[in-house]
Amino acid sequence: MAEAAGSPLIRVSGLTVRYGAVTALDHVDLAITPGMFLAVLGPNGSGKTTLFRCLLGLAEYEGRVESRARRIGYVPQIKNFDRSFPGRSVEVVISGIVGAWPGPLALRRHRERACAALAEVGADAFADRPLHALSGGQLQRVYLARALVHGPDLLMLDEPAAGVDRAGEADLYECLEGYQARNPELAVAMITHDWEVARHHADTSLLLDHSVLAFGPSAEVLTEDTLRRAFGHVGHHHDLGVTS
Ligand SMILES: Nc1ncnc2c1ncn2[C@@H]1O[C@H](COP(=O)(O)OP(=O)(O)OP(=O)(O)O)[C@@H](O)[C@H]1O
Repeated sequence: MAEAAGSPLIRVSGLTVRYGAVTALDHVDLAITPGMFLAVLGPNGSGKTTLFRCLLGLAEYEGRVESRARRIGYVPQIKNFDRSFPGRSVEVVISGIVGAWPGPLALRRHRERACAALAEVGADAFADRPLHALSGGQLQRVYLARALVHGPDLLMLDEPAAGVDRAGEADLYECLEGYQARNPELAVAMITHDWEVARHHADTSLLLDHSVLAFGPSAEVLTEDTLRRAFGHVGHHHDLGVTS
C-alpha cells in the first residue's frame, strides 16, 4: 500500500522494556520520518541502547513498533573493537551485503559495491588495508560504509564519537551530512552524550531517562533550561554523562 509522503518511517508507541525489576523503557512514544536526523540523548543507563535494540528487533518489548523501513544500517560503537581481527576494510564492507554466498562472479560485483560504499564515505583509499592498520576514525568509516552498502532507509549510530578524536569526529559529521544531502530520504538516528553535537547536527532530539523527557526540534529541546530541568545540570564539555 502506498504511504503518504512525510508519514513516519518508524512509529513507536507505549514502548516498555523491563529487565526483572528494572524498567529500562517506560511507555516511550516517538516517530522517525524520512530525512530526519535524530539525536538520542540521556544519562548512562537511561535506555538509549535498549531503544536502539528494540528498533533493530533485538529486544523483547511491550507496546508497538511500526516500521516501514525496508533496510536498516547499524554502526556499533567501535571503541572496544578487537583490532587483531584478521581482515581488510573491503571485506568488512562486503560482509554487510546480505544474501547467500555469491560465488566468484558475484564476489567481483560485491567488491565493486563495497568499494563504491567506501568511496561514498571517503574511505576508498584504504579498501585493501588490514583493519589493524586503521585509525579509530578510519575504522569508523569502514563500519559506516558497511551500514550504507545495502542502501538503508534508516541509519543508526551508537555514539559514533567514542574512540575517535575531535578532528575525526568533525570529519564524520561532515561525511554524514554530505551523504544525507545526496540521499534526502535517509533517516539518521544517533546516540550521543554531547548536546552541542546534537544541537549542531541533528534537526530533532530525544531526551530520554527511561521515559521521554522531551522530543522535538533540537533548537526547542536542547535549551540550557530544558537540559537543566531534565538532568539537573548541564555537564562539562557538553557531556550529559559528567556532572558539573
Ligand atoms: N540485558 C540486560 N539485563 C538486565 N538489565 C539490563 C540489560 N540491558 C540493559 N539493562 C539495564 O537497563 C537500563 C538501560 O540500559 P541501556 O543500556 O539501554 O542504557 P543506555 O542509556 O544505553 O546506557 P549507556 O549510556 O551507559 O550506554 C540500565 O539500568 C541497564 O542496567
